[in-house]
Amino acid sequence: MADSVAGSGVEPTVIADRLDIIYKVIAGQGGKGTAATALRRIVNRQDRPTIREVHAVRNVSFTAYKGDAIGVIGRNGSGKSTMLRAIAGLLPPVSGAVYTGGRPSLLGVNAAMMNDLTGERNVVLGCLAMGMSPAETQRRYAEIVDFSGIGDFIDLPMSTYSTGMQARLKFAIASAKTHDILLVDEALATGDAEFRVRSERKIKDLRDQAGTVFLVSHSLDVVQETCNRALWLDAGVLKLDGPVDEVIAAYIRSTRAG
Ligand SMILES: Nc1ncnc2c1ncn2[C@@H]1O[C@H](COP(=O)(O)OP(=O)(O)OP(=O)(O)O)[C@@H](O)[C@H]1O
Repeated sequence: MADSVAGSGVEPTVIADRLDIIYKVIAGQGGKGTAATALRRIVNRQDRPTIREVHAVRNVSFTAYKGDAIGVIGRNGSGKSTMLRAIAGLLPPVSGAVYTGGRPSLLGVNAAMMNDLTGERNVVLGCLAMGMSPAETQRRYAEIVDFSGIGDFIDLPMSTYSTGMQARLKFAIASAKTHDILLVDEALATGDAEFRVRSERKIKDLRDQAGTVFLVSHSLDVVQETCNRALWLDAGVLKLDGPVDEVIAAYIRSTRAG
């Protein structure tokens, strides 16, 4: 399959080597304890609250190459977002490592935007934050707003936008730049059907521009349309890594079986 996992001779962009991520959570005390009381207990060195560990990503290894668009699929809580955050360098692994050739940009539903500012100001700030010059920002502005399909709302504060509109604007800003490694977390799922088609095309462009794209999504259609390869996570374990068709077929079989 010519369009499957990028092969030999291609430059690796992300290498995950036996990656383990564990969250440490302060467990409630018989339902009465809050985070604040637990903190007070720690500070006062009183009986320590129970720390519960959530082993979210377990011994995950893979290599991504330039030109790969990788869908990350799996059930709720299987560790997809956690893995993306680890690739972005936002979560330290408890063991193992992630090596990246290039700067990863994480585009999530929670990507930082200023809610009190207008869409317009957010576009400008977002472009500058991504390293564009003021002149380039000005040049790209109309294209970004057009792509987002926000229309007249662009003059209103982001706080007046629906979740889908916010996600569209974030995606439009982030995808205006070529990223070495673009990490997209469910941003497309909140857009409407028409926007989804446009953003799928955009992801293909980004991939053609020789970046690497990771896309976390519950929409298998979107993953199938957009990606050449998929990683299937199950309870933090990498269950399958391969061409998108094969991984999705195996995942569907397992959900039918169980
Ligand atoms: N900040 C956190 N603190 C503690 N545990 C967390 C935190 N974030 C996620 N977890 C836990 O880590 C595990 C993996 O969560 P993660 O959000 O990575 O899964 P996911 O596959 O992206 O899920 P979904 O499809 O529901 O978005 C889950 O058990 C979750 O409860």
